[in-house]
Parts: sequence; structure tokens; C-alpha cells
Amino acid sequence: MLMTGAQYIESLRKLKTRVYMFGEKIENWVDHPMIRPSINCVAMTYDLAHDPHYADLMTAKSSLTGETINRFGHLHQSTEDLKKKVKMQRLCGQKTASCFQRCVGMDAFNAVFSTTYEIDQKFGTTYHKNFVQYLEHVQELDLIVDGAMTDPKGDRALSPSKQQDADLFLRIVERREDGIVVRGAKAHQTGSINSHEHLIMPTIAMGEADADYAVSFACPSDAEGLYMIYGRQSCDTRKLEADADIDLGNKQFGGQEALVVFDDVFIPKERIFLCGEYEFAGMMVERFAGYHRQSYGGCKVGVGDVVIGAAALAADYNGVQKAAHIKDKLIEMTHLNETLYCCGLACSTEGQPTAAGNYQIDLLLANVCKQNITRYPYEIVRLAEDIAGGLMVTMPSEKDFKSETVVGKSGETIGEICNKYFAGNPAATTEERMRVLRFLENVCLGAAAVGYRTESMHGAGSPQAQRIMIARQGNINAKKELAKNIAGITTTGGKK
Ligand SMILES: Cc1cc2nc3c(=O)[nH]c(=O)nc-3n(C[C@H](O)[C@H](O)[C@H](O)COP(=O)(O)OP(=O)(O)OC[C@H]3O[C@@H](n4cnc5c(N)ncnc54)[C@H](O)[C@@H]3O)c2cc1C
Repeated sequence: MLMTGAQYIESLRKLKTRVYMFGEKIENWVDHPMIRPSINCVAMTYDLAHDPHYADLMTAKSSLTGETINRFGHLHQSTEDLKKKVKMQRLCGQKTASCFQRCVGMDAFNAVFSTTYEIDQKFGTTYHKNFVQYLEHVQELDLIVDGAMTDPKGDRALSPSKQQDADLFLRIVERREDGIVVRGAKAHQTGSINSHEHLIMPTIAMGEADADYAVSFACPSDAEGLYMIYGRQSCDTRKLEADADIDLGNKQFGGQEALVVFDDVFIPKERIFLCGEYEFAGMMVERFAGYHRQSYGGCKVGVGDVVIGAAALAADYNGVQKAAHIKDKLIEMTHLNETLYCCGLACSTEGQPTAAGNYQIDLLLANVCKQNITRYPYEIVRLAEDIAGGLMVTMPSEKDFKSETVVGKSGETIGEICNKYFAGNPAATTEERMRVLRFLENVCLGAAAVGYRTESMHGAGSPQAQRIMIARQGNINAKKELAKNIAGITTTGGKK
């Protein structure tokens, strides 16, 4: 079945998810003004799947059941599927200008599917069967699943088992006939509150001493013992202001992250996909990270499209649209954004089948993609701020623009004064100018900057994580041989 956005929102109300914000439990979190924009974003991924115009991108034929499913629940069957994933993400970014939160689950499905197959091959376990049954359930009900990898990690110099507090990485605290009990937390979890389920993976490669931390499983968001503490975002309380609209920059959509705490949660054995086989923790991490580094070559590009459009509108409204340097800056922004898209498509085009049969991206190119993502959105917003002018951060509030309080000697209201002094190119109204500048404020340094900037930096791993992978995959020795051949060097001198 394919849920609609409205059905998705109603399905969240049936969950007993425990959500805390500002030190208190939030009972009606579905309608909470700070949370709702992120729910609207996810709803978009459901609604677009019903639009015949986007059916080819937004839906796929399940490799497990043959049914038509939302592509966010799909196991990639070809390089064509990998490319469609990136195009779908660009589309969703364009429609929301926010992190639409559903990629982490999709990337986790594909990583856990192929890794469990290889674990079973080695150890004769039944994790792959467990996972296939689980994914069939997810696809059938069209669920959104939080792909949860990142542990709080405590002292970064220490492995999980060496931490002063053993809970700083999520771990198995009890093994039972019918399942396991887990304790710990996952930090920065995108869309965790408005997900139906969580799919947990380890956060780093592990050794024998960390076997209790090498665990992967799925559980519902409202599992007994599970609760979430909402992460706040820059300017988030603007959403609590009565009748807020223009000042929000993006009233309808937004992203969401939370700390997800597992306070001794029981996981039945059929929902376990890794349980102590520490040798495979690294493979699961590497595969998830690879898919997720590809993802950013789609979603951030879609948001980038909106940012470029907004910068061009700001130029129009400021009356500088014909200036050569403005045109050149828009060209540079487009060049940077399309370079990211090229990376997303390239690592997809060069994808390969895994032993389990689904396709994975080219790891080297996916890491190059994400490395560029840690830089180019920052340059794109720098150029957007340049074009927008200082008003995007110094403008009075929308209440001022609408105020009827008299301030001027001739009886002018605050609203009239604001509209007079903040007018730009007469082809646009002052409100239009204000709206586009507030949008840019939101994405450059407000709530949406969480998704467009810092998530670009750290999401799917900080820049150094990609450089390590680029070093591993870059094959410098083969390149040395190429140089030797051309330069006519036949000796084996020099350090290897
Ligand atoms: C907006 C956002 C959304 C996210 N969504 C998700 C999600 O949905 N699911 C999920 O699982 N995760 C998610 N993440 C987490 C993301 O994967 C992590 O932020 C990332 O892996 C970096 O971890 P960290 O934030 O703990 O930073 P740290 O690991 O503390 O890194 C900070 C700096 O320290 C360096 N560093 C860290 N450890 C070492 C070391 N041992 N030696 C040398 N240098 C080191 C890093 O390279 C970096 O420069 C999200 C993050 C953000 C910001």
C-alpha cells in the first residue's frame, strides 16, 4: 500500500511515542508548532508518490513482493535505481527546501540487507531472513524508519568498551532465549520522532572487546523503555510566536533531530540483525555511510536549487539583477550545485551488485561526493548572503511591517515606515522582498541551516571520515605505476 501524506500524519497519532522538549513531556507532538514542519516534510514524500507525474521516481516495484512501493522503502536493483534515488531526493529537496528525513532509513535498509547476507554466509545465522521479513512488513505498511547509527561516543579517543560510562555506545545488556535487552542512546537522529520505527546499526568498526556493542535491530518508536529528547535549532522558538509566517522563512517545512534513549529496551529475536559478530560492524557502517554520502548528492542539490532561486529573486527585488558580478555569482552557485549532482549521479552510475543482489554505489566516488558536500553548500550560502545584502539579518519583524501603531509626525504607522524604507525594485512589493530575505536567513543561518549546512558537514560522517575512505580507495600504488610507465621508470626503487 502507498500511504498519502494525510494518512501518514494520522498514523503517527496512533503511536505512543514519548517526546520531551524544553524539559517537559509533549503530549500532542504531532501538532506541536516546532515539530509539525518536519512532519509536513515527510508527508511530502508520501504525497509525491501519488502524483502520476513523479511515479517513476517516487515508486518502485518491490524486489521482495513484486508490489508497487514508495522508493524510500526500496532495495536498489540496478544502477538505474541508484540514479533514480538521487533524482527523487533532488525533487524532494526542491519541494521542501529542508531535510525530508526519509533517506536515512532507505540507506540503512540497503546496507543491512547486504551485510546480513554476508554475516549469515560466514556464521550460519538467520539475520538476513529476519531482515527480509522485517523489510516486507515496512514496505507493505509504507512505514518511515529512522536509520540510527551515531552513538553519543563520549571520549572520541576511546573504544566503546573503554568508555568511563559503558552506556555511551548502545549495547546489549542481557541475552535471553527470546531476544536481547539493549541500553544506550543514538544522537542527532533525523526524523526519529516522526518515524514509525528505528533501525539501529553500530557506529564504528569494532574489535572482540566490543562484541556487546556490535548490534543491529529494529524496534517501534514507541517501544517500552524508548524515549526521545528533541534537538533545538537556531531560531526555533519563532515557530511558537502567534501567527508567525514571514519571519519563519519556511513556514510549512523543516527538519528534525533528537536524542533517542534506549532505557533497557527488549528486542525480540526476529528483529535482530547483528548480535555480537563484531567483525561485521565495520562493513555495516561503511555500507550505510556509502549510501548516505550518495544521498547528499541529491537532497542538498534540491535545497541548493531553491537557494539559488531565492538569491536570484533577491537580486531582482534589490534591482541588481543585471549587474555582471551578480550574474556571475549565480553562475558559480549553479556550477557548485550541479557539481554535487554530478557526484551523486557518478557514484550511482558506477554502482555494483552486492553478494545479496541489491546494488551499492561506488564507494570512492560517494566519498568524493560527500567531501564536496562538506564545502559547496557553505560557498553557495556565502554567495547567497552576498547577493541578498545585510537586510536578511537586520530587518524588523513581520509584526512591525503589519503594525498600525503611529510613530511618524505625519501620523505614519510603524508598518508604513517599514514598508517605505525597506522597499526595493518597485516591480516587487516590500512584502515579497521581505519573504525572500527571510527564506535566505532561514536556510543560511536559521532553522534550515541545520539541514543545509551542519548536516552537510557532519551528517554521514565528518569530513575526515571521507578522507580516510578516499585514502583507502584511491589506490595510490596503481597511480605510481602509471607514472612509472609514462616516465620510463623500470626499477622498483623508492618506498612503496
Ligand atoms: C543535522 C544532523 C543530522 C544527523 N542525522 C543523523 C541520523 O539521522 N542518523 C545518524 O545515525 N546520525 C546522524 N547524524 C550524526 C552524524 O553522522 C555525526 O554528526 C557525525 O558522524 C560526526 O559525529 P559527531 O557529531 O559526534 O562529531 P565528532 O565525532 O565529535 O567529530 C567532531 C570532530 O572531531 C573529529 N574526530 C572525532 N573522532 C575522532 C578521533 N577518534 N580521532 C580524530 N578526530 C576525531 C572529527 O573528524 C570532527 O572533525 C546527524 C548529524 C547532524 C549534524
